[in-house]
Amino acid sequence: MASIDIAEVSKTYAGATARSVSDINLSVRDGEFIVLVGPSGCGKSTLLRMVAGLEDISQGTVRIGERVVNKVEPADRDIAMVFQNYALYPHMSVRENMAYGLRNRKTPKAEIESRVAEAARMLELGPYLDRKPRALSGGQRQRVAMGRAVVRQPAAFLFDEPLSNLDAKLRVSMRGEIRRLQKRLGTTSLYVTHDQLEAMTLADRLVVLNAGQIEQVGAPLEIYHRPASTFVASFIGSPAMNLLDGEIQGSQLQIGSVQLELNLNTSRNGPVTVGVRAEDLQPDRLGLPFRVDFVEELGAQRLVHGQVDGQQLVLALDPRFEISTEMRLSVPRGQVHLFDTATGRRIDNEERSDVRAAVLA
Ligand SMILES: Nc1ncnc2c1ncn2[C@@H]1O[C@H](COP(=O)(O)OP(=O)(O)OP(=O)(O)O)[C@@H](O)[C@H]1O
Repeated sequence: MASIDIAEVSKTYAGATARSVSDINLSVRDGEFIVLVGPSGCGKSTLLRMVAGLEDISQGTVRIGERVVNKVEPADRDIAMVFQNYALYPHMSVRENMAYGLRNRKTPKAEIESRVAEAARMLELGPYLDRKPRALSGGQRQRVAMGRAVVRQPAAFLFDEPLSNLDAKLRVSMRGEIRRLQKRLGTTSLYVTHDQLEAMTLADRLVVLNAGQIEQVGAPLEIYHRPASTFVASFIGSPAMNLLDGEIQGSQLQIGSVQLELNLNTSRNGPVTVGVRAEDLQPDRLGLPFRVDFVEELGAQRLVHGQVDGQQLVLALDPRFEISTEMRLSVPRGQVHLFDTATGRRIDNEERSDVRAAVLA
């Protein structure tokens, strides 16, 4: 096992004018599970591939353990990669696929056999060891790809969207298997996905990337509860955080024609972006007037779409709750997020004492 240290790392592809990844600093602790998450094109695969040695590092340093690996061949980095397309050899059996990397490294035969048997047991692949990959389901193939990484006993696992070819149900169960396996083995892991739910459920810490740069690093719930920017607020959490245009005037917050007393304790005046999670809003007869447009029934939850003074808002309610076309909503203490409208950055709400909304006018 080992830590991974990424210092001041940037990537400019040959012929490109802009950087795909810019000044990344990230330390993955020994045994930690880090998930890189962000929209398509934000640079997550590029960063992972630089750690793996599949892309040159344009600037900066990558260390695996104590060793700088910038110039070290992928095969000599003591890492194992799991890809979305499994990358299995079609003409080899499951057993041979799993043993291949060890055989190449001249590992003694008895050692190979015991490691393959152990991985097959952990991943419940015992009955399939003599089959070819084409005779396996997608989920089984992905487990073989995992098994191949596990038998190597590497310093770190690198995962590049390993579950994106699987159907939704299988993704959920494989996600659990990956987490269980990683906990059991304690192997340092760097995992790339664009799926925020997968990221939330797998990560010890999440790294949210946007346009080649880190927007925020933190434990999933830390990021959920205190998003550092409107970008993070709208990317992490389902449904995405409601973002409304507002204006601070003294201790009050104006949203359209609605004025709220928030006991704001800030010297800031002027436009702000107001963030509220759908699940934090509560019906309250003294709250914001809310006009319902339509309702989505999700079984465990009911998503109510509507408008507050012409601005769209989603409310998540218990399905037993009665809905009328005109409602009023409030937000409990501490759950109004404020962001700078120009930069999208969070305005620290430590400075506010009480945020229970009450409509004044
Ligand atoms: N070989 C390449 N040559 C030039 N530009 C590239 C190359 N590979 C990726 N890029 C560019 O670098 C940026 C980051 O790409 P990258 O594949 O790392 O993003 P990503 O976040 O993994 O996206 P996705 O989820 O779609 O795979 C993109 O703008 C992409 O077009």
